[in-house]
Amino acid sequence: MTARLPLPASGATPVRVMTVAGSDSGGGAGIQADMRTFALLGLHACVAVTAVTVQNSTGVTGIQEIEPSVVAAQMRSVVPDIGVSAVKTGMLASGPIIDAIADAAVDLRIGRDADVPLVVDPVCASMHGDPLLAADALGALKERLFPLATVVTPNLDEVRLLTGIDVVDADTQRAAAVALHALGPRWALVKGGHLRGSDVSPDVLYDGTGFLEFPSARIDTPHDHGAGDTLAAAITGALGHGYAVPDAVGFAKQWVTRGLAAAYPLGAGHGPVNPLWRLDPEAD
Ligand SMILES: Nc1ncnc2c1ncn2[C@@H]1O[C@H](COP(=O)(O)OP(=O)(O)O)[C@@H](O)[C@H]1O
Ligand SMILES: Cc1ncc(COP(=O)(O)OP(=O)(O)O)c(N)n1
Repeated sequence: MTARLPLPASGATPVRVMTVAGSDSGGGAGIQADMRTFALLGLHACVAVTAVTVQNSTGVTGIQEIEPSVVAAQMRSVVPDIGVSAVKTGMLASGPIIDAIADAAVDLRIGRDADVPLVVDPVCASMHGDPLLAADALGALKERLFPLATVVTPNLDEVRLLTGIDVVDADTQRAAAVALHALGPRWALVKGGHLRGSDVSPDVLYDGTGFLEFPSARIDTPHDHGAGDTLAAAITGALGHGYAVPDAVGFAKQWVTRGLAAAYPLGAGHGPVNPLWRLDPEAD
């Protein structure tokens, strides 16, 4: 499978998708990571901002949440007008914001049993451990958003918070996928990026019947900021093009692996995954 999606003809309206997420002032994660991936895949991306973070390559030092009604209003403005064929959520900051997004998603027919697939990346903290979701919002995430999700994409820290399972190997990764699936999403993807002792980075996808494994060689880089966002955005883009979930995950896995191989240093901390590799005329 190639790491490309079909491009629109010049002047033709591209496939449209939407990200509901926080802004990363450093440009490596959040909305900025989503927009980079969406643009380089040839998609038109709409945005509902949930929070503005004060963030650089060393961590997050401030968060300004957006009023929940304004988050939902961005969705309610864009979807009926522009039309989107897939939606992704990232940093959601608080329970009231999650409630507003879930209400809007139901009204706008976004979700696993509706018209528009929904990718829920349950962002809880930055890679430096700075909280990006209020501790009392986990319940809303599980009870309001997970049952609407086409696919959820937690990392292993998020898996621990959501299920209590400490993933250390293939068996516990599968057990976590089962526990996550029981929370209501159509598919659960347990990402293995944090299994740092392994020479592969295995992701496991589960739909209640069988497991699909997405291994990839582990890239030796400290510059992995925004990897989760980039993966989830690429899944969303592929779903927007009508891919089935397993094919969308396979596509996105290739996309993020190429981005990790091309990652660059930035600032004093961790640099970002780099979707700009797609601009290399030599790239296949
Ligand atoms: N060093 C790495 N080499 C190859 N793939 C990686 C590496 N780190 C993360 N990934 C992949 O990037 C994606 C994001 O993973 P992860 O780091 O677990 O999420 P997050 O960025 O949300 O913490 C997953 O597909 C994971 O397997
Ligand atoms: C605004 C914002 N959203 C999400 C994240 C976390 O992004 P993620 O892709 O999970 O990457 P890392 O934090 O693991 O690099 C963020 N930091 N900021």
